[in-house]
Amino acid sequence: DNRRDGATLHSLPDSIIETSRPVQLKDFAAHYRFMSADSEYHFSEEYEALRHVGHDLQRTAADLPVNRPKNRFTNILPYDHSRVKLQPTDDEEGSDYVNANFVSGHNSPREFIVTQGPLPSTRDDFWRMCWESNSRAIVMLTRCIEKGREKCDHYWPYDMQPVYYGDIQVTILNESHFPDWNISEFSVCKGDVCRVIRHFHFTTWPDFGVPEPPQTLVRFVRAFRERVGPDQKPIVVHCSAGVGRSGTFIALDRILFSIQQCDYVDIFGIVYEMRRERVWMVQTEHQYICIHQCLMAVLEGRENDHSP
Ligand SMILES: CNC(=O)[C@H](Cc1ccc(NS(=O)(=O)O)cc1)NC(=O)[C@H](Cc1ccc(O)cc1)NC(=O)OC(C)(C)C
Repeated sequence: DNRRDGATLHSLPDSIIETSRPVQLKDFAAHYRFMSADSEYHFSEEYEALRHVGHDLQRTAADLPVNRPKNRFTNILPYDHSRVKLQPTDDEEGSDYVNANFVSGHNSPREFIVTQGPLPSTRDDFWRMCWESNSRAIVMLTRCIEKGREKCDHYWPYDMQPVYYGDIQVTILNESHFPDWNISEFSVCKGDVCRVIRHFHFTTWPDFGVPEPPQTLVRFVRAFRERVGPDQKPIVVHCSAGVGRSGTFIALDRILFSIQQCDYVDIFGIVYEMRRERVWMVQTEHQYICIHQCLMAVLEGRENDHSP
C-alpha cells in the first residue's frame, strides 16, 4: 500500500501514472543511502521519472505574440490553468499577463506565486502583481547579475528614496545583512493605501547549482518562516527563470512543515505536484538531491552545522 495524506492507496497497476513515492521518516537515512549508491543511480532514475510531468498542459496566453516579449526565457512559460492574472486594462490584449503561476504550499493550494526575475519591461507588472495579490512577502533566490549576465532586474530602490513602478510607490524602510541573505522591509503604496512587504534575498545560490553547504538553505527557510507566518496571503517567490531555485526552496519549505505532522515524507510527490503547476520546478538532479540532503541534515540534527 502507498499511504499519503492519511488515505490508503492500494498498490497501483503499472498502467496508472505514479504520482507519489512516500518514505517513512524512520527509514529515510537508509533510503538516502540506497538512492545515493552506484553514483546516485536511483536518484537519477527517480528524477528522470519527473521529466515529462506537466508538459501536456496548455500555455496559450504565454504564446500570444503580445506576451512573448514578457517572458525572460523562451522555454519557461506559465501554464494557463495556474497562471496569475493581472486585472486587465480596457480589453487591451495581454494586459492580464505576467509570467507567474500559483503553486501549492503546505498551508494552501495557492500559497505561493512563483515568477521569473522581472525584466526591465515587466517590473511594473511585477509590482502590480504583488499589489493585486495582496502579497506581504517576496523571496528572491538569485543575484541580479551572475557571471556578468543579467538574471533579474533590480526592481526595488537602490537607496532610501521612494521610487514609482507604474502607480506603485516603493520605499525601503530597513535592511538587515547576513552572510548568505539580506532581509529588507519595503513600504509599498498605491494612492493613500500603504502596506509593508518583506523582501528575503538569498545571495549565494549559483544558477543551476545548490547552496553550499545544503544546511544554508535550511537556515534560510527557517529565517523566512520566523518572519512570515502561515497566513492566507500569497508569498511571491522568484529566481531568474522561477523554476529551479524557486522550486527547490518551496519543496524544502513544504517538507519542513510536513515532517512536523506526518511520519513519512513524499519528495517525489511534492515535486510532481509542483511540476503540474509550473514547468521544470526543481530544475536539476543536483537540486533534487540537495532537497534530500537538507532533510537528512534536519533529521540528524545538523541543520546548524556550518561545515561544508
Ligand atoms: C538550461 N537553461 C534554460 O533552460 C534557460 C531557462 C532557465 C531555466 C532555469 C534557470 N535557473 S533558475 O530557475 O534557478 O533561475 C535559468 C534559466 N533557457 C534558455 O536559456 C533559453 C534556451 C533554451 C535552453 C534550454 C532549453 O531546453 C530550451 C531553450 N534561451 C532563451 O530563452 O534565450 C533568450 C533569453 C535569448 C530568449
